[in-house]
Amino acid sequence: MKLSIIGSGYVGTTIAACFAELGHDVVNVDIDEDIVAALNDGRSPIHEPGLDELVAEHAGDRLRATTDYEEILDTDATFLALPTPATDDGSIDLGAVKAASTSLGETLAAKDDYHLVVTKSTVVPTTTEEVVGPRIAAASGKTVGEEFDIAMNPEFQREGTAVEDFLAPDKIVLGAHTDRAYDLLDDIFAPLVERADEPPVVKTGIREAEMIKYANNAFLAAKISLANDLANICKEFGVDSAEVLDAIGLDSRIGSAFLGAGLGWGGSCFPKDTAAIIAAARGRGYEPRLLQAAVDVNDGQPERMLDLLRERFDPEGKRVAVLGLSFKPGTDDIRGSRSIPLVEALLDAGADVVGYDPVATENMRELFPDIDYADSAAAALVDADAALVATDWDEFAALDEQFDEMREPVVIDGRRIVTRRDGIDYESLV
Ligand SMILES: NC(=O)C1=CN([C@@H]2O[C@H](COP(=O)(O)OP(=O)(O)OC[C@H]3O[C@@H](n4cnc5c(N)ncnc54)[C@H](O)[C@@H]3O)[C@@H](O)[C@H]2O)C=CC1
Ligand SMILES: O=C(O)[C@H]1O[C@H](OP(=O)(O)OP(=O)(O)OC[C@H]2O[C@@H](n3ccc(=O)[nH]c3=O)[C@H](O)[C@@H]2O)[C@H](O)[C@@H](O)[C@@H]1O
Repeated sequence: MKLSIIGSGYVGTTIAACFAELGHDVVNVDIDEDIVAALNDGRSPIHEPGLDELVAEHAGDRLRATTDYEEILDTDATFLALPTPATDDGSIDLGAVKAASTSLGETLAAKDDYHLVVTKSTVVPTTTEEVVGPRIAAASGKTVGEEFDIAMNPEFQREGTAVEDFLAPDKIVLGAHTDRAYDLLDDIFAPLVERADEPPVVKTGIREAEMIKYANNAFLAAKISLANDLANICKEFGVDSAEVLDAIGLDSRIGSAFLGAGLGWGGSCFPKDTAAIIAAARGRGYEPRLLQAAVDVNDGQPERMLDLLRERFDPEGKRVAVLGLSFKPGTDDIRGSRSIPLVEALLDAGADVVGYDPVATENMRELFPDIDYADSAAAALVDADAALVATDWDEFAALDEQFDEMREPVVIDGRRIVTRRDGIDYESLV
């Protein structure tokens, strides 16, 4: 089939390359010329394991990119993979979705036959029906459900395993209103369903599909926050939280995934998606207390870590190493990273901060240009008065004699990754 994808960031590039791998003919439309040039050169504009190989293999053949919306006319369906960031009050910013929907509508005005528009972006319930559809209709002069259909297909890929997650999904969710839209979606996803060994395909309404995405992320974020709440209680009683969480994870009704307690969740999606669905619920007059509590617990973890440091000394004038700057291991992405509130609070307290991350240093430097950055964890530890471990990079588990180079061997571990031993003043956050 011929597919167009508007937006070629983390999601748009991954799904474009994967759809090409599945045999579809794909064109990516993006307003960023560098991204378009990279894709047409056979290079992935983002770093994801396995993506460079797929882009290199299919670019110039079943995969191409353009800044020209006109190329959509030659395709059967368009996926919208546009950013949906949070505004200052946490609610969803639909600026890019609105602009692209209007551009798509203006383009589709010239199309003679049927077209399917699929929202891939994470959007609050009713957005596809009340924002995307009407904008395309107004700009194209066409009618939803007649000359074109709208649909919603949420994406569950994680950064760092995006290709693998897309090609071997736990489920595929297809939200639509018409048989024609479901039939086309079936054709698009048939090669994936076959390759992935028949994962469940959930056929549902459009706003249900939109909500499934938020419910999925909210549940995972809340699960981590509940693990953190329980782990904080464990700490008060001198109970080993890892043993408790490992044991409850053996209950098949609970499951062991996403019970990793520590400094909490960050990233480009859990923080913005929990904020967006909370704001949307409030907008309808419902107060989502449990979700708000999940956010509050998450916001409290960095402060608890700093308390453990303050119990030892006032950070003013002390050199503090922050080990791990990315929001999780395996990525250079620092969006929503839990290391950010740590660095901010340390700077506020007058500490001399040195950061280290295997890959995220340059991104962090843009946010905090004035702190020191070390080339290795070992270098960050030299003459430090304390080390705060913020990300669970494997290499931190191997640190040992490097701690002997610290002025004061105070190690506060936000991810339970460092091996405790005599000679280190070690304390785990949970
Ligand atoms: N990053 C992730 O791992 C996941 C993201 N999502 C959701 O997918 C959506 C997209 O997220 P990302 O790919 O991370 O965003 P991104 O910011 O990496 O990429 C968005 C792309 O859209 C382009 N763009 C913006 N306005 C445009 C317009 N008018 N016309 C054409 N292109 C335009 C930008 O240049 C950029 O390349 C969001 O709603 C996000 O919540 C869902 C699951 C996973
Ligand atoms: O909507 C999205 O963008 C994506 O958000 C998350 O994916 P991602 O943000 O890439 O990363 P995760 O692996 O889920 O980790 C998120 C955060 O939770 C933290 N985490 C994760 C697991 C855990 O047990 N404990 C924990 O603190 C990680 O350190 C990280 O800061 C979801 O897992 C994806 O399914 C979803 O598609």
